[in-house]
Amino acid sequence: MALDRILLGHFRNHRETSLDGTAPFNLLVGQNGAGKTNVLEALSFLAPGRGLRRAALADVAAQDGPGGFAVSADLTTPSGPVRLGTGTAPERPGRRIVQVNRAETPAVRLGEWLSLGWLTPAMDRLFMEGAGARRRFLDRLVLAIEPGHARHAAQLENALRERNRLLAEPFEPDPAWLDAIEAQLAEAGAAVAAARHRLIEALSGALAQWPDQPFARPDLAYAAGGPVDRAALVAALREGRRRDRAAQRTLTGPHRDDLVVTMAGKQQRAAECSTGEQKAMLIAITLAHAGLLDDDRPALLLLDEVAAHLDPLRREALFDRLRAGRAQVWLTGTELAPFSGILDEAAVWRVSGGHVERAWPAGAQPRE
Ligand SMILES: Nc1ncnc2c1ncn2[C@@H]1O[C@H](COP(=O)(O)OP(=O)(O)OP(=O)(O)O)[C@@H](O)[C@H]1O
Repeated sequence: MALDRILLGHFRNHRETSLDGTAPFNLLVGQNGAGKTNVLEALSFLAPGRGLRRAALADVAAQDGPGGFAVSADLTTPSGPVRLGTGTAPERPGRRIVQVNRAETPAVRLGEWLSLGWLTPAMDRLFMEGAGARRRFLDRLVLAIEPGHARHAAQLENALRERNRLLAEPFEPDPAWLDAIEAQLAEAGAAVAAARHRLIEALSGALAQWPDQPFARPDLAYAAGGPVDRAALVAALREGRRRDRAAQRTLTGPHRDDLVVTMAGKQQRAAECSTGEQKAMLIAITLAHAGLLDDDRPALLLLDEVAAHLDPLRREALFDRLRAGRAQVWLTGTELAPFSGILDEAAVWRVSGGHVERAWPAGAQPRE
C-alpha cells in the first residue's frame, strides 16, 4: 500500500492515533467533529506546503498537548519502504520539521517521494474566490506530477518578495541589484508558468478522452499574468519598474496567473454555475488528474465528504474511476451507506473523539 503504519501524535484532537493495515480504499467514518478531516489533514502534511486547511502550524498541535505534533507513515516504494515524518517541536511550534528515513530534509523534497491530491468541502468556493486560490490549486496539481515545481515556486516567491521590498524603499533602488533579482524572478517564473501550462494541456487532453463521464465537463484555460517566456518577462519587469514602484508591488508575472474554468456545452464561466455543477467539475478535474500520475511515485488521494453528496450513478462512476487509478484513496463520511459499492475492498476506520479503530466487516476479523 502507498502509506501504512500511520501515526498521529498530538495532532488536533488526535492524541495518539495509529492506522495499520491500510487498503487501496480507506474509509474514515464517524460523527461530525469526530476527527476524520483531521486524519486527512495529517496525511496532507506528507506533501510540501501548509496542508489541506492551510492552517498555521501552531493551530495544528493539540490544544491540550505539549505544544508540538508529529505525523509519520511508511511509504511503499519500488526500492523498499521509506519512513516519512513531519511535525513541530514544542519549543519551536512555528517551524516544520520533515524527515525521510529519520534524517532531516527540506519540506520541498517530500514531493519526490509521494504524489498527493485532495478535494475538500472548502474547495467548493474555488471558482468564487480570488485567483490566488486557483493558482495554489493548480500548483498542487503540478507538484503531484513534477516534484521540482516546489523549488521553482519557492524561488519565484523569494525573488518577488525581494523585488517588492526593493521597490517599496523610499530611495531609488540600485538598478544592478534589480537586474539580478529580476533575472532570478524571470528564470523561476518562466519555469512555473511552463509547468502550469503543461498541466492544463495534459488535463484538457485527459478530460477530452473521457467524454461520457457523468460529471459536468470543464474546459480549462491558462490566463497568464505576464509574459511566459524568460527573456520577455525580464524585459517586461524592467519596463514596469516605474509603474511597479508606484504600485509598490510587481504587476506582471506568473504570480498573477489564473486558471479559467468554463462548463463545456453550456459555455458558462464556472463562477456562474450552480454549486453542484462547480463541485462536479472539481471532481472531474480531480479524477482526470489522478489519471495523469505516473508510476514513479506512490500517490495518495484525499476526498473529504465527496461520496455522500453524489447520486448512486455518479458515486459508482467515482468509485470505478478511482479503482482504475493507482492512487491510494482516503474517503470520509458520517455513515457507511454511501460506500456500499466498495465496502468489500476497503479498510474501514471508525473515528470517534479523536480515536481511530479499524472496523472489520462481520466474519472478517483477523486471527490473532
Ligand atoms: N488544535 C486542536 N486541538 C484539539 N482539538 C482540535 C484542534 N483543532 C481542531 N480540533 C477539534 O477537532 C474536531 C474537528 O475534527 P474534524 O474536522 O476532523 O471533524 P470531522 O470528523 O471531519 O467532522 P465533520 O464530519 O463535521 O467534517 C473539532 O472537535 C475541533 O474542536
